Amino acid sequence: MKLTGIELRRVGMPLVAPFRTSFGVQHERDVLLVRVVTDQAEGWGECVAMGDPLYSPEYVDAAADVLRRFLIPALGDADRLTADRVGHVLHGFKGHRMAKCALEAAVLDAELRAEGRPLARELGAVRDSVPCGVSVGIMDSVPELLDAVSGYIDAGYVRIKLKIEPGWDVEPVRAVRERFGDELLLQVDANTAYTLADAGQLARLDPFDLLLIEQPLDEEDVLGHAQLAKLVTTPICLDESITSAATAAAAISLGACRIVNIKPGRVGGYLEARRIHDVCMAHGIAVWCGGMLETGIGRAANVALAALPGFTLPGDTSASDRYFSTDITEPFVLDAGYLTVPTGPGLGVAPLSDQLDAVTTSTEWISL
Ligand SMILES: CC(=O)N[C@@H](Cc1ccc2ccccc2c1)C(=O)O
Ligand SMILES: [Mg+2]
Repeated sequence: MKLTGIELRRVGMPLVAPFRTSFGVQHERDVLLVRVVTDQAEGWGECVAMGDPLYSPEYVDAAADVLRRFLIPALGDADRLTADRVGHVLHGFKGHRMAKCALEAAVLDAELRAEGRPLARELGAVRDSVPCGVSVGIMDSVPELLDAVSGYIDAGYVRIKLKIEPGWDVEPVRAVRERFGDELLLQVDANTAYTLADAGQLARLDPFDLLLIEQPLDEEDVLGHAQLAKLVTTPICLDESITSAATAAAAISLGACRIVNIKPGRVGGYLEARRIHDVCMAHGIAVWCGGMLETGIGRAANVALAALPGFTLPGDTSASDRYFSTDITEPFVLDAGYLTVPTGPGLGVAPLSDQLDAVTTSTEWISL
């Protein structure tokens, strides 16, 4: 397969409602899409970096820059390029995993479309549909939170995740547990908002039978999570801390987590995401697929990944309308709490040109 050129396309998509986390409030997504054109097919990848470096060090303008100046030229210089070589070709460039993921995913999509093979089968999917959870932001009041949670339960979501931060943790969790009962699958995500000194406060969540506490401490404080794990009974799940199969193995060996949230963008691609899945399964660590408010392009790939055998907990692979009134692909619609894994070649979905053009803010063609 010969690469002939790559398009960097920026789209701006308003969120259906503001999404508040411990690191700020998001009102829209400024998304970078990568389209790889080859002599046999074209492929799409989505860069999940935010507009600002608040979730991780990456941000979308930096991703576009590193792709334009370093990553794409490196691919252009490679001969006999295949998707499983992209990570090796780009390895010399440090970090920028979300940018690398988007590029590798687009090459993989093109390769699989050319060969007529679905991404799900390539990754090792064992299910035709996946159960979906939903991430619920920090709200202005408990009544507002209960209304939002009620709406998501009515929509069919099988698991509720509440964003928490100091001052918004025990009270909202207690209110949701009391209103919706003990059967509701419930977990929390702190996005690094606490320190080890908050262990006592986090231990106050233990009576509520949560599935997990996601990333309570700083992403670089793996040892702190191991110490925290001895002070709370609720399982610790890591998100921001897990950037590769190696860091997953280290975190598991240190007892820093019992569960891992896998996000292909955070770890550099879907092939590394599968390697993390394999490492975790070998250690008996449950994994689930995290979300970065993707368009249908990233959502299609995440649903394929979430169908692998070790993904035993519902992910944040929510329906398109959790975030967008109109998606740039055919929308992903919840069916009794499940999303169907695409079966077409590659991603199995492609942008709808009218929708894509309506939200495009810039496009740039790079010849190879
Ligand atoms: C679904 C979910 O909670 N995702 C992230 C946090 C997050 C929140 C808001 C975002 C806005 C733009 C881009 C990425 C974002 C990621 C998480 O699990 O930690
Ligand atoms: Mg998280």
